[in-house]
Amino acid sequence: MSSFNISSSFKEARRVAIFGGTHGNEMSGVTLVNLWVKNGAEIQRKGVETKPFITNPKAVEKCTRYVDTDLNRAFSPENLSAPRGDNQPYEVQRAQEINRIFGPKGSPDAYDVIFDLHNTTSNMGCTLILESSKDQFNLQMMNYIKKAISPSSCLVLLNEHPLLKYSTSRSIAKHPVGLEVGPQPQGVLRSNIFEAMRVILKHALDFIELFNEGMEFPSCTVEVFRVLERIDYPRDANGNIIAMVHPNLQDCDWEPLNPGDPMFQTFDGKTIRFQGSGTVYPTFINEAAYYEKQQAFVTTRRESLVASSIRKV
Ligand SMILES: CC(=O)N[C@@H](CC(=O)O)C(=O)O
Ligand SMILES: [Zn+2]
Repeated sequence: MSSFNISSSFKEARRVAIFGGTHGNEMSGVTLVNLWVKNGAEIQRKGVETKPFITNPKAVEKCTRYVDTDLNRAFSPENLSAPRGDNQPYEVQRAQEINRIFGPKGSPDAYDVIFDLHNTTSNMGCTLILESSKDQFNLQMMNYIKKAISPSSCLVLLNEHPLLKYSTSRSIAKHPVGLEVGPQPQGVLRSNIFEAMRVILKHALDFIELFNEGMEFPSCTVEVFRVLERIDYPRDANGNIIAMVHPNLQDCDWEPLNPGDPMFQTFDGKTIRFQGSGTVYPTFINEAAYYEKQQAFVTTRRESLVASSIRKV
């Protein structure tokens, strides 16, 4: 048996959801989903039921990331199995509701694919976020989208880190896909970011339609950036930030950062350098929402993953 002949089969992807407003101040996803709720012609594909859905309507109304707690961290087994009740934080109640509609997480009844639309204040461009390196269907979708949008580019962030992985809204689907586009300030719409997100979604839905029609996708390799480590801002004993992202690093998401390279700049102008043991690729650099999470940026490593050929059963 040659490893080159390994092939995976999946059932058709009949049920697809597009989530917007998981964070209520990330305006591209909120606006696109609201648009598609009114008129879904653009997201309809043959043989697919695509449901656009605002996941955190209270946060959207207030134009804030969340009301009580981060919805995109709330889909843990503990939260989802907690007894139903009004004493739970709003987002935990909402996670249970969403899990009833689009899940249950881990069950055969769960939606096939969920796209969750996000914006970042970081200069990340178009980024697709995966939660598993083993999901051949998603890897093939990434390869398809990358080819389809060329010469524009879109990168794949893989978060399989045992400690840094979190319980996302999309994680209730069989094939969870995050879409993160930036830079865009919170509460702001930028036409270039909005259109970039829209184009990625178009190709993603095209892929699902082709797959359902029986097209075979041959084995391929996909370049991904695997989450390695969270780097916090330098802080004093009271936890107050004492340095900013260094100008050489600011906006340089996905560019190599080598040991000894400038990383932070203190308020009195001192440079703090990267102390790692090898080259990493930083991303989510200076993301506004991550100050509360003690994260200035995340480091990643570049990897090539082999996706087996896939075809529907
Ligand atoms: C800026 C932002 O909200 N990013 C998302 C990334 C993701 O969807 O995995 C989050 O932290 O939930
Ligand atoms: Zn977000």
